[in-house]
Amino acid sequence: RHTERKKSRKNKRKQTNKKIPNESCDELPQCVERIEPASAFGSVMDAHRVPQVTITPDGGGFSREMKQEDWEEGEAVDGSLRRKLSTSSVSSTGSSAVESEDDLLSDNESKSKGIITLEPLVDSGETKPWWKLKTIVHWPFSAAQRRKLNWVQLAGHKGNFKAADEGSILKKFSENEVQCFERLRGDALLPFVPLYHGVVEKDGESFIRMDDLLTAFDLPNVMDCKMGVRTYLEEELVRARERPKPREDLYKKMVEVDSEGPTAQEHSQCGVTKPRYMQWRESLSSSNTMGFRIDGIKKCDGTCRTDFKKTRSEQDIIESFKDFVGDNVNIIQSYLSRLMEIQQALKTSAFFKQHEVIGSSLLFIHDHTGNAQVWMIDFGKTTALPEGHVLKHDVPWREGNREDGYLLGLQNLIRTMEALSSE
Ligand SMILES: O=P(O)(O)O[C@H]1[C@H](O)[C@@H](OP(=O)(O)O)[C@H](OP(=O)(O)O)[C@@H](OP(=O)(O)O)[C@H]1O
Ligand SMILES: Nc1ncnc2c1ncn2[C@@H]1O[C@H](COP(=O)(O)OP(=O)(O)O)[C@@H](O)[C@H]1O
Repeated sequence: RHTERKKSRKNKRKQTNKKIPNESCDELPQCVERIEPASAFGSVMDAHRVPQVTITPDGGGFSREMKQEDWEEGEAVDGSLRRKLSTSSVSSTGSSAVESEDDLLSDNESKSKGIITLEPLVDSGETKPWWKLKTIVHWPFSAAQRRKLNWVQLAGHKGNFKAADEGSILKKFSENEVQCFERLRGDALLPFVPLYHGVVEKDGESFIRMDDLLTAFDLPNVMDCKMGVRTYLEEELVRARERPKPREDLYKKMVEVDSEGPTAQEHSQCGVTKPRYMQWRESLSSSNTMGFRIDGIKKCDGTCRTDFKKTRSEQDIIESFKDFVGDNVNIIQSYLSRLMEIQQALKTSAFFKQHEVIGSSLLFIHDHTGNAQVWMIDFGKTTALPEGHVLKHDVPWREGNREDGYLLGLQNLIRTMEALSSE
C-alpha cells in the first residue's frame, strides 16, 4: 500500500511538476534571535522588511569545487562546454505554491546545483501519436542530436531540463511559463529572453523548447541572480495562513544553514511553511535589502558555488561579483550595457507592467572571448495581474499590492557593476 501510495505520488508529481518534502526530522536546539537586514545601497531598500521573519546571523551552505576526476573528454553536443558529470539534487518547475502547501508527502529531492549532464528525450517507439504542438517543433531529433548535452544548471529543479536539438533545450512544462512566453511575443523584452520554440509533448510529458543560452559561449562562466524583494506569491501567503502546512524538507534546509533558524514551535513540529522558509531565505540573503540575490556561480575553471544563502551585504555581493568577472573591464562594461538595455526595455514593456515577476532570474554568461550577455529566465511564477492593474516594480511590497521590487534589484545590480568598473 505504501508502494502504491508512493507510485501515485510520483505520478502526481510528474504531472504537476512539483516538489515533495522529506520525511525525517532531527532533534535540534531551540533558540531564535531576531535581526534586521543589513543596510545596502541606500535607504530605499531599507523599506523592504518582511514581517514575521526570525533568523540568526550564522549558517552554512553548499560549496563544491570540481575535481579533476569530474572532468572527462566527452560528446558535448554544442561543442561549447567541456564535460562534466555529477549532479546532486532535484525539484521541479512551476511548482505551484498552492500544491506545495497542500502536500505533506515526501521524497528525497532537492535543488539542482551546478554542472549536469542533460539526457535527451528517448523515443520509446510507441505507435500512438506522441506529440502535440502549440507551435513549431522539429521532432524527432536526429540520432546525432539525441546525444547527451553537458550543461550548466545553477538553480532550479534537477531533472527539469533535457537536451534537444542543437542550440535548444527542453524545460518541463509549466502552463504559467508558456503563457508568459506567448505573451512576450512582440514585447520589448523579447530580445532579452531565450527564444521560445513552442511546446513538445512526449509520452504524456510536456516540455517547453527554448534556446540554450550557453551555445554562444566557449567554456562559459555563469551566474544566476534571482530577482525581486519577494520570491513567493501572495497567494502562497494567504494559503499558508488559512491552512498552514509545515514542510519537513524546508525545515531541514533551514536547519542545515542555521540550526537556530526555526522557532521553538517549528522545531517541535519539525516543519516550516513555504512562505516562512522563503521569507527567511530573503532576509538572510540580499533579496529583501537589495532586491536580488546570487543563487549560483559557475566559473570556467570548473568551480561551482551555490553557497550564497547568507551573502547579504553590499561588500559581500561585490566580492562575489569580482570573483565571477575577474578584472576584465570589457566584460564588466558589456554586462553594464546589457543591464541598462534591459532596464530601458522594462520601462516600455507592456508585459512587465502587467505581470508580478516572482522567482525570475537574470542569467549572466561570459567567456574568454569577451562575449558577455545577461538574459531574463524562469517565468514559472510570473503571473498576470487582473485586467487594468499595473505594477511599478520599484516600490516596497505590502501584502495586497503585489509589488515585486524587480526594478530595485536591477538598479542595485547596475550599481554593483558600476562599483566594480570604478575599482
Ligand atoms: O533555493 P532554496 O532554498 O532551495 O528554495 C527553493 C527555491 O526558492 C525554489 O525556487 P527556484 O525554483 O526559483 O530556485 C522554490 O521553488 P518554486 O520556484 O517552485 O517556488 C522552492 O520551493 P518548493 O519547490 O516549494 O520547495 C524552494 O524550496
Ligand atoms: N535557456 C537557458 N539557457 C541556458 N541555461 C538555462 C536556460 N534556462 C535555464 N538555464 C539554467 O538552468 C537554471 C535553472 O533554470 P530555471 O528556469 O530557473 O529553472 P526552475 O524553473 O527549475 O527554477 C538556471 O540557473 C540556468 O543555469
